[in-house]
Amino acid sequence: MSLREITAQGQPAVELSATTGDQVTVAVHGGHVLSWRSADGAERLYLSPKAVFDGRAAIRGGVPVCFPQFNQRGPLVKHGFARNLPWQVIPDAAADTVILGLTASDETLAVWPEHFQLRLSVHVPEANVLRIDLQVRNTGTSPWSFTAALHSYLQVDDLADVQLQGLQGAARWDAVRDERSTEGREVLRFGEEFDSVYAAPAHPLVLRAASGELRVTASPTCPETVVWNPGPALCARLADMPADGWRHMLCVEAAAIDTPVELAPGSEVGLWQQLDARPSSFSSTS
Ligand SMILES: O=P(O)(O)OC[C@H]1O[C@H](O)[C@H](O)[C@@H](O)[C@@H]1O
Repeated sequence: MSLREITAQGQPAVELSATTGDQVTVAVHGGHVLSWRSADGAERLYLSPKAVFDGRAAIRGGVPVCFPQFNQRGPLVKHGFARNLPWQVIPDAAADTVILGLTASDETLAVWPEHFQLRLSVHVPEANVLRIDLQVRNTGTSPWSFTAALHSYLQVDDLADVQLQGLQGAARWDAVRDERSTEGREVLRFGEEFDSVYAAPAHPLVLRAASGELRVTASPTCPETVVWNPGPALCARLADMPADGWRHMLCVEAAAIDTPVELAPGSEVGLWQQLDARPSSFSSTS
């Protein structure tokens, strides 16, 4: 494998060329995975061509790390500050892995008075598989709690051809309509604004498209799955998305939202999401 410090859109980033043939780019800003080109040559993550790379704004696309607050469910900036700050590349990563870290600073303590350490490990365990692990540690002397998400923007050729399978029977909060229900559909299709928080099922979700399938798995420490697509109307209002950007992405997010995660001093918890793009290994019954 090789790890190279590069400049991506004028900002510092690290590029991992894994022994598997997969290539991953992670921006230092936000500890933000920008690209995963799987060994089979396909780009698996959507990055908006209008994303802002100014070292301050959250980057539109890739895998934003939302911490210590999801969305606007608290007093902090939307989705927390972690995606708006420079992280540090941590050397001596294991094989086929990039690790970045973020710790409390005067800037974070000014808005959130807790001492924390984040370690984001981006790992290619085998060809066409990406695993993103966020370790959260309480380095302070009193307990605190947080909410978080790995807000992955999955790249799709055409959203009209995409189905998401695996949420049937899951409790759903539809954030667009503010309605609670149980998901009745075996497969979800998209086209209008879609923003829902689901109770995460114990099995993987499968994103099916004409070009192949992507299996999405999350840690049990992520009890919610958020599915988001802005649809055409909201997309038109997002300055950092092209008008047709919504057609080329679907966010499937591993999240801990409804019950904030409590961390005692000195303790830590890991949240992960794994993306598995091995279409040949899937069978219709799996
Ligand atoms: O525009 P952002 O701040 O990146 O948020 C993008 C989206 O993130 C999540 O998916 C939320 O469920 C949505 O409500 C939100 O619109």
